Amino acid sequence: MTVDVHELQQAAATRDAADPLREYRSLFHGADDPASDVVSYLDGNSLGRPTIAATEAITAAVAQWSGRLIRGWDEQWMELPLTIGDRIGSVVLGAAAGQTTVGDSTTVLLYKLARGALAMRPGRTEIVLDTDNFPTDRYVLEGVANELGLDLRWITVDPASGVELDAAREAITERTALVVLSHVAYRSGYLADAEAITRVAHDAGALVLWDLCHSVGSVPIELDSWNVDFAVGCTYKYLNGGPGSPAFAYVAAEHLDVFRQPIQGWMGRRDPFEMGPGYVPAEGIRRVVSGTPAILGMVAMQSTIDLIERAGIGAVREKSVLLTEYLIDLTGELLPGVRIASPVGAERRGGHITLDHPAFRDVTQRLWARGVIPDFRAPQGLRLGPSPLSTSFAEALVGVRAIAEELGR
Ligand SMILES: Cc1ncc(COP(=O)(O)O)c(C=O)c1O
Ligand SMILES: Nc1c(O)cccc1C(=O)C[C@H](N)C(=O)O
Repeated sequence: MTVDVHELQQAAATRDAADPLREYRSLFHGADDPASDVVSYLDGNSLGRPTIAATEAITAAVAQWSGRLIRGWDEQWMELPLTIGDRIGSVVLGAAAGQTTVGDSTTVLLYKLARGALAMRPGRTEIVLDTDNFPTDRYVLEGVANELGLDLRWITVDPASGVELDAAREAITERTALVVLSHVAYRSGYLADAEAITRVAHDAGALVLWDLCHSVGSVPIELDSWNVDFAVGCTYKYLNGGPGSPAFAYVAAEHLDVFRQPIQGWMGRRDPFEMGPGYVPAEGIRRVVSGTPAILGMVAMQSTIDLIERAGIGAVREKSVLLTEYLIDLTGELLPGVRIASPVGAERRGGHITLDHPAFRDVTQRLWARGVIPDFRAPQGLRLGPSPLSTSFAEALVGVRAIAEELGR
């Protein structure tokens, strides 16, 4: 196949020049760094790049630790999970203050919120989830169902698609206690209609718990106006919190009085430093906390939250759509024989796409060796997750051209 490489590069440069967010790229470590061995990073939905401001923030946090020592807890750290939670809530979740906290991993928060939610629907016997939800969601819910003697009602989905409204409507009944789904599917990138599915669940008297790992910081979210009950999500993807940075949990204000989570640690108790007898949950969202929160892990994400606030999540989503559309177009042009295993229409497409080809397991290894970093997802998916604030169109082109070369196209 003859492709005019120069023309492709010119077209990518034109896109970059027209990108209203182009200046954000220079705020990240590694992007356009000649010393970096990475020439195309397309895995922002597994682990975002660090911001340059994160280095300063981490250094400042260590200085605070060193200077303030144990006094840091009274002065700032006790409140930090809630203050950062409120920032995440207002900038990227559409959540009013007092409903979001940061701490634990997504996996642990899924457990805590699912158990708390299920206790609010006694007598109901089913949890609704889907067959292609992220493994941790499936495993946690399998464990919870075992513990409580509940049934799992699986929505079977095509891995190239996701949970459609009609399928949700069919699965959710008067037996459903809780619906646990991903807003953006980790494999296909399918963007679920969270608002409509939440409405269907509520009409049946059920509660919803949304996993926002692949949508937060990439797709606009309006938890309060969608009437979502519970949500969790990662902060190390599009919020650039760093490897293992703590997750967030959202509990709608209307549930906070009755919500009780199962890991009754001292940090979520009313007046923890009284160290009194018996567990009494703290007021408000603090009751989601269990043990001492990972303060240093919360530091880096704050600069990205600031950047998203400055850029506007609407502009972030616009660029994200253009990037995935560009990747889809390049696939058609440069990768004949490769199937797009993701929604092609922007309306149901989140921030990443998956390509499907039997050679991709080996191809991914060769790509990583040459500094082109997508993700491989079994059995034969190559996942491309550009980060709107740090990925350029030129970088995306370098990645797809390398895939073409490794496939011998
Ligand atoms: C949709 C989804 N849910 C949950 C997780 C798991 O989160 P963690 O390993 O941080 O608990 C991930 C990513 O790892 C994910 O993509
Ligand atoms: N959390 C991860 C990790 O600790 C190691 C490697 C990858 C990850 C991921 O985030 C995987 C990602 N959630 C996925 O959708 O596949």
